[in-house]
Amino acid sequence: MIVTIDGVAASGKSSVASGVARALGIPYVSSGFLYRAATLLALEAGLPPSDPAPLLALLRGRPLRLEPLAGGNRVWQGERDLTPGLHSSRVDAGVSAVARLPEVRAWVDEELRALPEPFVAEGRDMGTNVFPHADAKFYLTASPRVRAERRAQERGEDAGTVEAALIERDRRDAAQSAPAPDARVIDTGPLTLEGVIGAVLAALPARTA
Ligand SMILES: Nc1ncnc2c1ncn2[C@@H]1O[C@H](COP(=O)(O)OP(=O)(O)OP(=O)(O)O)[C@@H](O)[C@H]1O
Ligand SMILES: Nc1ccn([C@@H]2O[C@H](COP(=O)(O)O)[C@@H](O)[C@H]2O)c(=O)n1
Repeated sequence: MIVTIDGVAASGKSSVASGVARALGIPYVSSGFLYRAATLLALEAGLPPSDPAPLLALLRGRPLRLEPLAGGNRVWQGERDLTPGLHSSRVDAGVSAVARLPEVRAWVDEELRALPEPFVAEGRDMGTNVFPHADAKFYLTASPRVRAERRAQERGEDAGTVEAALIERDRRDAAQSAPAPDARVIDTGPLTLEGVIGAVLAALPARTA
C-alpha cells in the first residue's frame, strides 16, 4: 500500500506525511532527502551543478541509504549520517539545479521504487511519476506568505526573505511539481497541521485506513 503526498515547498508535506504514517503505523518516505543528500555531497565535493557524470559516479561509488522511519527519515553514506546537513539554506539554494538533472531523478526514482511497502511517500512527483498507481494521492498547497511564515518560525529566519526563496524554489521546481489528475488537492492555509492530517486520514479509501 502506498499513499503519496506531493506539494510545493514548505506546504507541510513532511509534517503531514509523518502524522499520517504514524496514524497508520507505517513509515514515511521523504524523497526530498535524497535530492538534498545528493546536493550536499555535490557541494562538499565542489562538483559542477550542471554535469551529472561526476555526481552519479560519487553516488554509485559510495551508495546512499534512505532510512524511512515513522518519526522521520535519515540518509546514510556508509556510517556517515548526512541528515543533519540536509535542511540548510545553502542546500535549499542548490537542490533545484541538482534535481533538474534527469540522471539524478532516475537515481532517486530507482532508490524509492526499491523500498518495501507499505509507506507514505512525500515529495513533488510521487503521485505523477514515481508511484502513479498509489492507493491514495494528495497534493498540498498554501499561499507563499503562509508557507513563508511557517518556515520562518521553524528556522528563526526573516519571513520576507524566506518567502522570496520559496517562490524562487517553486519556480525552479515547477516542471516536476504538478498535482496528479487523481490527487486530492488540500489548501493547508486555513487548517492546522492536525487538521490537514485528519483530512488526509478521512479521505483514505477504506482498505488503507
Ligand atoms: N497546516 C499547518 N499549520 C501550521 N503549520 C504547519 C502546517 N503544516 C506544516 N506546518 C509547519 O510548516 C513548516 C514546514 O512544514 P514541512 O517541513 O512539513 O513542509 P515541507 O513541504 O515538507 O517543506 P519542504 O518542501 O521544504 O521539505 C513546519 O514547521 C511545519 O510544522
Ligand atoms: N519528489 C521530489 C522531491 C524533491 N525534489 C527536489 O528536492 C528539493 C527538496 O525537496 P523538499 O521536499 O525536501 O523541499 C525540492 O525543492 C526539489 O528541487 C524533487 O525535484 N522531486
